[in-house]
Amino acid sequence: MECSEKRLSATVFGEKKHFQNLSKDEAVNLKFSDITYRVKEKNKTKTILNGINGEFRAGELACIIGTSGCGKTTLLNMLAGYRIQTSLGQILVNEKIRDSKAFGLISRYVLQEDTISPYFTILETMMFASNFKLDANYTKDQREKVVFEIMDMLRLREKANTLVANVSGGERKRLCIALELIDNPSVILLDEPITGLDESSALQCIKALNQLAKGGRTVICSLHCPSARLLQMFHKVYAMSRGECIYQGPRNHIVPYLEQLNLQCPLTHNPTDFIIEVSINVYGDFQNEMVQQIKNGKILNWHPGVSQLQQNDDMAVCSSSNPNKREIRVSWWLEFQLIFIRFMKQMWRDKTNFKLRMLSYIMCSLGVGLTYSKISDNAVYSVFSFYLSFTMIAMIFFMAMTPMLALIPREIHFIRREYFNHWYRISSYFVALLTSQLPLLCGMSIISSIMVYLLTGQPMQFWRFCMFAAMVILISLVSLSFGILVGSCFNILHSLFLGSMSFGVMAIAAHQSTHGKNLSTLHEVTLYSSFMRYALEGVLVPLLDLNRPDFPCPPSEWMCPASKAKYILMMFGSLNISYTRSVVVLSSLTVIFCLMAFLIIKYRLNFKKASSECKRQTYRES
Ligand SMILES: Nc1ncnc2c1ncn2[C@@H]1O[C@H](COP(=O)(O)OP(=O)(O)OP(=O)(O)O)[C@@H](O)[C@H]1O
Repeated sequence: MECSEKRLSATVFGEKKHFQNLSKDEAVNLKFSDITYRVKEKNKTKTILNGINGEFRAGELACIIGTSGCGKTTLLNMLAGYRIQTSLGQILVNEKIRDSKAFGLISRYVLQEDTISPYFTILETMMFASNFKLDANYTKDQREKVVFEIMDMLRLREKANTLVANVSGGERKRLCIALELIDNPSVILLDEPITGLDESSALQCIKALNQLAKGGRTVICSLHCPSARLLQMFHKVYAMSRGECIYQGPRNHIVPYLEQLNLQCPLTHNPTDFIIEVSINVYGDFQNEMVQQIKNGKILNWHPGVSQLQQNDDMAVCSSSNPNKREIRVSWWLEFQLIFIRFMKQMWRDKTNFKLRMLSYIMCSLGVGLTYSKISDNAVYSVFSFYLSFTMIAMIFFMAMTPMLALIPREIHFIRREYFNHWYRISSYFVALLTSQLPLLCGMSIISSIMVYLLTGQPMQFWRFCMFAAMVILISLVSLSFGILVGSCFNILHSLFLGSMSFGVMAIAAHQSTHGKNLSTLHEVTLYSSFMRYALEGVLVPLLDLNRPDFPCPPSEWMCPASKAKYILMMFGSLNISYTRSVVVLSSLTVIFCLMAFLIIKYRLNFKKASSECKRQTYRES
């Protein structure tokens, strides 16, 4: 609350101080020592970070430089606590061992890949984020002021009403940064924030980060090779090569540092270009000498004459061991509402997808209805009622499941950044995702039921139709949740393959008609292990059971057993069907699939890889 008042007075009612002052007790110094990260690759262990050390202090704009593949992203991921466990080595926050959860609340990480929903404008995206990131007592005007201030700083105001789908790569990158600045974090980590930007946009972006650092934040970004002009903005350079630290200190000390190794930086060269050239052995292999000279990062701030390890105390930044935590500010219910509205808008704006889904429901229902349009007119065709039920289930299953197989893997990709940066709880997101699918799903299931029921001339009994439509909705729900479950486990390609495959397997299991009534225990177990079986029974009850009127016999037929619905049920070994059982099983499966999907998504979002060495240690200990 105190924090929010400070922000209000600083930004909304006063001059633009939002990014100038960070309260002293929120200054965060980040130190790491002996960080090693190894991965297993084809029975070999690959070392990505090799016992590196270093420090990033509040009030500094620091850049991690190095060639592609030297380990910059891995180091940033580790410092941010993103997808990698700090298994070997230590990370200290204000001289105390980092508590990942508490650190997550005061730090924000701008990832290399800029995954933002393309269906919203820049302003809408910013306002959406501000709902979670600013205190609930902010008015819309106050939110807008904060949002516009950040947009001004990152030169995004002119593009406020442009859809993210239409903005340039650089603007999207700046938007990613802007989103994470809204809640004024103490630590900002950015992975390649200027890749793909032209020199002037990059300069603008780095200027903004420089301002943030001057306001007391710890700003760390990884860069490939900043130009001399950009380099002027940085207070500290941390150079890496092959997973080790080769330099750490002010930008203007790079040249004397290399001179100690008899490496003369040509006058025309940018020092960072030069140190990178040295790291890739253009002038011979100096890797070990450089690592030794900087003690793999234990020398925290190199300057001429320094060869001993020293404390970095030349920065007048007050640090506290307990930076203020920023808890999630918005209630679960409000989070749910905001995400639900975003999903609905997204669905509406993705018009092609929306129209295709509606059209495919209508066309398929029309196709099914017309194919089986004669089954109620003549007992000769009555046997096709069974196939009608099956076709209907197949149609509903695919219509409800397939969009989820494409949506969920894409969504996991989108929400990874938002969830990691503490925008919202995963439970509110998941419930919003689920419920936002219901209006279209239930609406189209009802329309399909009406079309198929009428076109196939089923008995005009309202209660019978309601049972049929209710079962179709239930089958849609279980298929939707099954789609979410499969989508939460695999990528789009694998999900689509497995989703279709599973239908084949379940359909075979659900459909053992040649065995009639005399099913062995094994057959019965296989039959009822498929949720398709319960769906089939649930549809057969309103279509063929509950004293369905007889099918009309053609005058030419003197014996016409197929006019009796019970006869058809008997033929397919389905005399023992129960609507209630189908409802109970399908509802339970819907809940189970949803719960499993929720737990899997949560696990995937929280999953952190440990160093392979640490895994072996843990294994040995256990
Ligand atoms: N899980 C993994 N399995 C195998 N190799 C990995 C794994 N994670 C990272 N690497 C390798 O570790 C090295 C460092 O990766 P990292 O992404 O940190 O590099 P980087 O310096 O950020 O590169 P760039 O500038 O191109 O983004 C790369 O060679 C990468 O292929």
